[in-house]
Amino acid sequence: MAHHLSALDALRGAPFTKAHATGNDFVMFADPDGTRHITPEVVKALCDRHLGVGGDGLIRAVPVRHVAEARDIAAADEDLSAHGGEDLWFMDYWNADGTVAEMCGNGVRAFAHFLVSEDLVQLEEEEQLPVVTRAGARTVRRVPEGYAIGMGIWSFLDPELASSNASDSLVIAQGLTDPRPALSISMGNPHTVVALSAEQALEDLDLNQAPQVDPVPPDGTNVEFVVPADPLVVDGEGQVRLRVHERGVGETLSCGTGACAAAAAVRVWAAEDGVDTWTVQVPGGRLRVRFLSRADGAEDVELSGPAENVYRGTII
Ligand SMILES: N[C@@H](CCC[C@H](N)C(=O)O)C(=O)O
Repeated sequence: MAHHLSALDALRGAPFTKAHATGNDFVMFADPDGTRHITPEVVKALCDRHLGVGGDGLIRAVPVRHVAEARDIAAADEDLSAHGGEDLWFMDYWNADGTVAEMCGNGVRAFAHFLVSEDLVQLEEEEQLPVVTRAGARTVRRVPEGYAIGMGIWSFLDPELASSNASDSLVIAQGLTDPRPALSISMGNPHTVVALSAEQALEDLDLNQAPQVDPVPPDGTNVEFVVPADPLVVDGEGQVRLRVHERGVGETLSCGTGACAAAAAVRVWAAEDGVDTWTVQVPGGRLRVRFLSRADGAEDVELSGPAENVYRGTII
């Protein structure tokens, strides 16, 4: 691919893969020796849909031992040390605007699929593969629809809300007539979830402009607009539809951490904490979210869905 941006000089000759997970698309690099120099300029150039490869983000797969922040994350987690430590793979995830994010749920599925298809890991049925992200350890296993990711626990972004559970902010977006109450949830990265009462309201949103959140969480936020199905629970499973405006990207066809946050928020609002399995319909497909109780009272979240490689190329 010809490119006029000198930002890409450092990656000349580097092979890449274009991948997506429910339409959330990524430029993927394998960096087994830790020699690929990724900068915000490189990310912006490659993710540009006109002048670059195009993508919502860039993911570099690099062994933990080559990245100081990944070594610190792995060293702080006894379980990780016991399961490969510095030999594990680190998902170096970047948003299209050149910022890094703590976590990307669709990204972990695309990352796992990339590692498997590049023969960088073996992942047998029933096996659990630990990987390292900026938000800490995550696990991957194969399932019939693709990959299931152990996403860690969900929490309220504002811990004061643990008892009131209603809303912590107001959101205004193009296409909404009034500011709407919203609830902010952490999935390792920040999310602000807004409920809409009708599918038409979801379709009427114009997410070309970033929604305004008041107050804005300290590190910014991804904003999910969600319509709970009516009835909400069918055969024991909750159902919601979702559109998302991602921090550092804009509207995307899917957000894995956003799907988990949206299911968590709707489950709280509807007082349906007995409903553990949720289907989240996003513009790019369907995701499955499961909540699993832990002994300490927190809940782990599992996200499953597909991931595909689309093409391979070389930076020239
Ligand atoms: N699309 C991702 C989330 C990517 C990071 C996000 N834009 C942020 O800045 O937090 C997902 O699938 O979770």
